[in-house]
Amino acid sequence: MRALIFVEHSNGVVSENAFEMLLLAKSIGAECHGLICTGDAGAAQALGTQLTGFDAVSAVADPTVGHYNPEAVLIALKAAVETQAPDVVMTSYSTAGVDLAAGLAVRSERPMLGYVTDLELNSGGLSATSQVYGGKLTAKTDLPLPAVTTVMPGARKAGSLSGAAPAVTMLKPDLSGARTRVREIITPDNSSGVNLGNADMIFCVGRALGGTEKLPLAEALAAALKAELAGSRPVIDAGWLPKIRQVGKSGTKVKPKLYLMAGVSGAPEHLEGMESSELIIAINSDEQAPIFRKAHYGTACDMFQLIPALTERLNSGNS
Ligand SMILES: Cc1cc2nc3c(=O)[nH]c(=O)nc-3n(C[C@H](O)[C@H](O)[C@H](O)COP(=O)(O)OP(=O)(O)OC[C@H]3O[C@@H](n4cnc5c(N)ncnc54)[C@H](O)[C@@H]3O)c2cc1C
Repeated sequence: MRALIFVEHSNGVVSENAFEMLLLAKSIGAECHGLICTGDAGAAQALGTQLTGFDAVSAVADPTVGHYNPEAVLIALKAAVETQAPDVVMTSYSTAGVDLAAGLAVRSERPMLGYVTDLELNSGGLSATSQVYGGKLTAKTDLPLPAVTTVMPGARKAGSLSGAAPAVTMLKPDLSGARTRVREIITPDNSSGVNLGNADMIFCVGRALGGTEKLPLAEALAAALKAELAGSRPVIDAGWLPKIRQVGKSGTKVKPKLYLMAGVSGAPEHLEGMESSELIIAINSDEQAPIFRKAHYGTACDMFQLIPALTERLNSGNS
């Protein structure tokens, strides 16, 4: 059994998801190959040294894939699949991973399964556990090999693996077929000084906030806690809070000591941004809400009753 893991990275650091997928692949006894796509050979070597625990690592180092370019990276991934013939290709359930897995599945005529949280060997190939309906249901699927999977962040806790990282083998696929080029990366304006990524305490509100009329309640609790105020995507899409305050897959990934959340259901795309928080406390009126499976503590109650009461208690100094 051989697994090819697409290794995502940012600012020179390999994403934790790569190691989570590694542990998942190792749990089915797979020989694990990693693929890095980056702009130059030096960056590829530096990333390769972080891949402790992988059995082999290859890299495509070319300016065309220096910034994530789905068309070009898909060509690179397909080339790696053709050379290495993995039984299972694993990408993270991330913006890039979903793009690539779907494209690869079509081009290589392999079945693809998304939202995977666990894999086991069975007689015909793999038995995969995956999330359905935003995590409300779980499915078991027989997955014939060879196959492509996208793996949920957090499917395995990324532990430290011992041993030396393998040497990086350079691949040189013909990327000239990629028609698109990344011309410029535009980073969001952060003149407000908000930095959720570094915050120790975050109070996050979800769609249940209902509008800006109730925002002062949330701001008062955030101030009383000395926490940064954040929102789930619907809160940002509705314009109740600025984009810089969005947590999740398409927002900021955070790791505070305390992540207090109110009126957030716990969709996978939100969890992806906050599940590494040290302490997660959820307020949600629906006791079946998926967030209660992830939160360390939770209360099933109306946030509009609890938020003012908590603020008052904190401000009274009797917290
Ligand atoms: C490609 C992609 C990227 C995405 N990126 C992100 C992302 O970065 N961040 C993100 O958050 N989402 C993201 N999403 C959206 C995500 O799938 C969910 O739709 C979103 O997280 C839901 O937000 P929510 O939990 O605030 O709203 P809902 O799912 O509508 O949940 C509202 C919750 O509030 C509870 N509630 C209602 N009234 C009360 C009350 N009075 N008191 C307490 N609780 C109450 C309800 O029980 C419910 O659980 C993305 C989706 C896609 C497809």
